[in-house]
Amino acid sequence: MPSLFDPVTLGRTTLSNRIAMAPLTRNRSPGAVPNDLNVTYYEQRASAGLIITEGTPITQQGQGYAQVPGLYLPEAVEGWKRVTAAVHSAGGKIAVQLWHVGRVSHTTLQPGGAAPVAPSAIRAKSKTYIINDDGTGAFVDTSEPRALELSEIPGILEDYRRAARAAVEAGFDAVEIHAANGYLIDQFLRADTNHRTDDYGGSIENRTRFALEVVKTIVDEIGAERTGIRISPVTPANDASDPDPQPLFNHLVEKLAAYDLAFIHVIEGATGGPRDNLPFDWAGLKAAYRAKGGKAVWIVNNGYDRDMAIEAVESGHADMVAFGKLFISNPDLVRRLKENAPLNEADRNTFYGGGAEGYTNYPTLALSA
Ligand SMILES: C=C(C(=O)O)c1ccccc1
Repeated sequence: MPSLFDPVTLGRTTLSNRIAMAPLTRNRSPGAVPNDLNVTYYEQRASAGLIITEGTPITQQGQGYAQVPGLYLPEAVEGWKRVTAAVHSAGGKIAVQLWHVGRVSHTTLQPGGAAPVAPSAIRAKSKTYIINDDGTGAFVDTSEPRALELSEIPGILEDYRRAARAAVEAGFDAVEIHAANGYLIDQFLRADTNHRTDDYGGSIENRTRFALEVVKTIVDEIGAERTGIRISPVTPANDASDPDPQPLFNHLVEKLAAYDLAFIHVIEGATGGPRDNLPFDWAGLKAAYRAKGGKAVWIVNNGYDRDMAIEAVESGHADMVAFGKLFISNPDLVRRLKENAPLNEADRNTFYGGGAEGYTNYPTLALSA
């Protein structure tokens, strides 16, 4: 069986190891445009087998947090070109996470101060990050959303298509469709957030329709070999919940098997929290996908340490393991895991917003070590 430190083929790309950098929102791109500090941050972490960028809104409507980089402005595409060029020059591979937050937003972030959109007009018991007039950042309650009209869905699919095309133009090796953590696609998937009575609501078939239409739109535009998806079957993040997630997500991955995707990225348990918050058959989910012919690289995430990650790959539970917080404080995480070297602790006070402090100033191991 392969080791965590072996190469792996993802789509048409060969990754140097099976360690992924998980998407991490850092709120350090004012105006939604990637900047020099972002270039340095990602370049420092290029030894990851695959970097998956922070959530990157496909439109302003899809933005739910202040100062996150988007893929909907020409200057943002130019900024991302500098990021991908730096990561590639350092020998890395990088995918961008295409994100629409749906109801997890605030009117001050929405075009024209409008209400955020969602499958149904059900407010998330959650918070989002805005910048006050005095420049200070603050987590505030999300705004009341409005339900999307059926006629608006083709337009959002077009937004995903355009963003995927822009990602290829910006030099990304792949895109990750953000279908996790209670954001728009996840809101459609779950019965507790999707009360629609049209073809996008009710049955599991209908509630997975939007996710599969996003996948098909992006695969048709840039190819399955450059397309992945992230799901989080039992997370409570952003007030996500469903009475029976196992059949819902087994059905979703069985349908995904037809698309020959590059990767499927699974958050096991509560995002950033307990891995056993709800009962779920993770091996059963992967088996359901493989049984339908699905060949995508299977990436697992959430609370993995070095021993767990080594075991997950060697046992065949996963093909890759994604690390989030550990990549914040250890730009050279791959080397540290390979050498079983000490790990820097992350400073939670600098996770969101700010500048170089807690972003690009974490130390790497001395070369001679
Ligand atoms: C994109 C995020 C996610 O997937 O949960 C996110 C957003 C804000 C803070 C932390 C994480």
